[in-house]
Amino acid sequence: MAQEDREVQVRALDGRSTAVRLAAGASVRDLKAALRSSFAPAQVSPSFHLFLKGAKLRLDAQIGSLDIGEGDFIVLVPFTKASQQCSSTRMQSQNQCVNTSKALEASAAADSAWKDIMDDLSSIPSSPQSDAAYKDFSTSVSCPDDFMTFHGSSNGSSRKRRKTCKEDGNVPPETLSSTVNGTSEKRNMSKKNGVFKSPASSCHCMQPLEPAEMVEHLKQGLGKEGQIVHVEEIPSREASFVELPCHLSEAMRQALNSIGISRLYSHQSQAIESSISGKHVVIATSTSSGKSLCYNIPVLESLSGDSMACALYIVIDEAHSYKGAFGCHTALIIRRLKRICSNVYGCHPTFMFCTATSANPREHVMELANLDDVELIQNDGSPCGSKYFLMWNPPLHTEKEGSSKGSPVTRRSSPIVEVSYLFSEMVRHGLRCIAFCKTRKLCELVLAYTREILQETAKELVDSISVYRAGYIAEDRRKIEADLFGGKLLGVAATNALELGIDVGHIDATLHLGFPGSIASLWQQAGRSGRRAKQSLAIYVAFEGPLDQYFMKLPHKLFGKPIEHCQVDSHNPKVLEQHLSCAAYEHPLCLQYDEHYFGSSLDSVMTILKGKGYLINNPSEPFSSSMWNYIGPEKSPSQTVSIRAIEHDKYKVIDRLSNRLLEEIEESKAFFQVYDGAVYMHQGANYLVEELDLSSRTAFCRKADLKYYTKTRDYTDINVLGGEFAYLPTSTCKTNCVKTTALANDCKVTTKWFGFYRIWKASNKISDSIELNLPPYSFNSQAVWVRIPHSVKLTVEERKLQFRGGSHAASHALLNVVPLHRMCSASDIGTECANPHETRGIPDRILLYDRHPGGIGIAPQLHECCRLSKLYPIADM
Ligand SMILES: Nc1ncnc2c1ncn2[C@@H]1O[C@H](COP(=O)(O)OP(=O)(O)OP(=O)(O)O)[C@@H](O)[C@H]1O
Repeated sequence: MAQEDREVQVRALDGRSTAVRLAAGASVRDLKAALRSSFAPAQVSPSFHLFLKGAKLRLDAQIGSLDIGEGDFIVLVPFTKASQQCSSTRMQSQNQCVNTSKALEASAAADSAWKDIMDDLSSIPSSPQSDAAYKDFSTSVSCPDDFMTFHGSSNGSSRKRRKTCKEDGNVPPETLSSTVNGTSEKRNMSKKNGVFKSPASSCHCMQPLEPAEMVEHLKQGLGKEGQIVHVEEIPSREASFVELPCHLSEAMRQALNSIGISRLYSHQSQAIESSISGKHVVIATSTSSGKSLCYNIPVLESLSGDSMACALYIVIDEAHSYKGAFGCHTALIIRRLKRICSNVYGCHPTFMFCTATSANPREHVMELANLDDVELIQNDGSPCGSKYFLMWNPPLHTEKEGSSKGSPVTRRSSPIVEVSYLFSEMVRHGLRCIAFCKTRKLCELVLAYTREILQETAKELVDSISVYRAGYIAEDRRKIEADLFGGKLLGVAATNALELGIDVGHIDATLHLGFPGSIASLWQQAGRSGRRAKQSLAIYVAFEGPLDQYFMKLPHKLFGKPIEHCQVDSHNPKVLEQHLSCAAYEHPLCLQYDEHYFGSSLDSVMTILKGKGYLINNPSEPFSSSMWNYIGPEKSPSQTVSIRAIEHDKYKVIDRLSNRLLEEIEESKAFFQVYDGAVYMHQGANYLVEELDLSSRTAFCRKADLKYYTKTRDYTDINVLGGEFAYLPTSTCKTNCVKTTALANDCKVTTKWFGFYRIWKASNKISDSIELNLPPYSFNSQAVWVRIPHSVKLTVEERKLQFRGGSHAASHALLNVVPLHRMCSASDIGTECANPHETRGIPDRILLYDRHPGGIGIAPQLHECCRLSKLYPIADM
């Protein structure tokens, strides 16, 4: 090469790369021209930016002046249109930021939010294979073929696999072989980052074990680093039987006998007797305790005794799931039903509810169905096998290179890896298992890692596990359910999509990756194992976050009496408005008769609806006895009420090679998962998103072995609606609000994506940062917040501490404790991560909002929580 020439490596997002040789004095503009004439990705997309180590290259920069080290490469990122939005990079480079110090401060908050994410993600290790292949970043990037391998791509090269263990299934002690740049390397897994298990601690035998044997096995093997911080042995329970009640018809007795039921569990008998006598009942007993018979027998008995009888099933199963906005809608639908039954048909239905345990099952269902009294049945008479409930805290490790200053840092091993090892143990030892994960992505990661582990230890079981989660098309889900039920699958990594209802046959063990959001939900999930009186096992694996660590320190908080309240608000005026239109359509409204169903605000809401042209009455009649008829524009007003706040707009994910639909992602979540260049996971496999077509809402992707994952960079602004009220100074609020400084109101949530990081799996280090041009996404929701007194801000600033970063951290702390008080998952709520470049002022506040479009009522519940807790309550919860 001539001395003044320089060769640069350029890589496209799809992994193709090229080397371009230019004079050192040539500019980036010249490089772009050269690429357009010779490099296929640049020819296909002639509009592109070039990035080096995350920074966009200026067109007039000289090639010779670029800081390109050994193994560094330039990344080519196509763009399709000029964006109105500025990326943060562009904004900074063009000095558009009005207030630099403010921006820096807020950037620090964003950075701290990013650190939170990284802390979560830092527990995500490379797979053993990729870690080996990427022991050294600079080595790895110099090997383009190792960056990724496309499945089915024209070069057809296959994935590089490290040599697997010996045929007898035993891994040679201490070492595993791996292939780096074509050379074989030996490494000691136990020394790597502290996240991998030593081969010695992960067993390789496949002897079937009972749950109790598995506990001992774990204590001596996988869990011998002190992970098992608590074992709760929940004793078996003998069945409490009663004879079939003599008042049951002969036909019913014979029918029961024919399905092998000669006696009833005590709670069944009590529920049936109360229901037949006309009492409303709520049955709060364990999973698989025979609740179906409690409601089927009274209905069938009535039908068999009277040939003219007619039964309407509205039996309310899983009653604890009727909460938030969904609960509010359901409460009003039940009121509409009761009103029609009474006012039109002259009948009064008897209600039966089945529910998971909560602190207030009786009060909850009374509010849900507007009942004055309900009998609570909670003495469980069904038999139950013993259950071992293990609390598993990943071990602490010291990392030498952990902090920026080079001093060692101590952190826990990855809970995702711990769960993956546990999952493989269960499957290998014949325990059918569900590994519950909080998010779809976690499911995919757990599946990928568990398959890697099984690949080493029991290759024949690699395909015996799968993922089950929302987003998959119905056909795929039915197949997984059938395969699990039929025994073809031994385990699934699942979201709470598998928590309720679906019968997947006998399960021996459940794993719980992090607290699922409520104790009721944890027990519901754990109840999926050990049905039919068999012994079972549940293992709760903790993340490093405060809530999980709280339970690891105080396990008795999980095993004591339920602490969570299930709440439903049947008085929300906006929801009432929608349902009063429906009620008037079903049968004219009358204040005199209907206030009992719809509450004291009935008259005012009817008047509002009249003003909007939905209702009409005769003004000359007395208000209380006047009949109000529906005259609104909709043919059937109930069709316009969305009771589940379910999103209908979805993005399709298509595998380009097979043209198969992989998933449909709700619009609000889509841009976190699919965008040009994103790494998307499906059934444990990586796909590269090659194109996101916004007009058809379709992401086209291609399977590839990737050594990195991607993470969006985004801001979420919360604009509280309600004008002046929303921004009242704290002093004014004190006079207006009862016993609390907290406020709650509707809000508009806007997320802007301005880029994404590519992060090496092996090291969790950022490879590069790439701009994104995606439209912002907005939805209306509900928020609750407390203003931070100015005096607090002054004090923080006087002490030269970061105010924005601190308030953001406080919001995250609050986010973590909310699920302890109200039944929701931490992922149901979010906190603002304000855009420092936003032109409107950002109020000093700690704010939480409902992350589901439309809101599911959590924010108003938290506001209520604050009222109960008096002053500054939300921070004290
Ligand atoms: N009295 C009884 N004697 C023997 N077996 C019974 C009795 N009652 C119910 N069973 C059996 O117990 C099993 C569980 O019953 P069922 O599915 O009704 O429970 P469940 O409480 O509704 O479950 P889930 O919590 O999943 O909703 C069934 O196989 C049923 O046949």
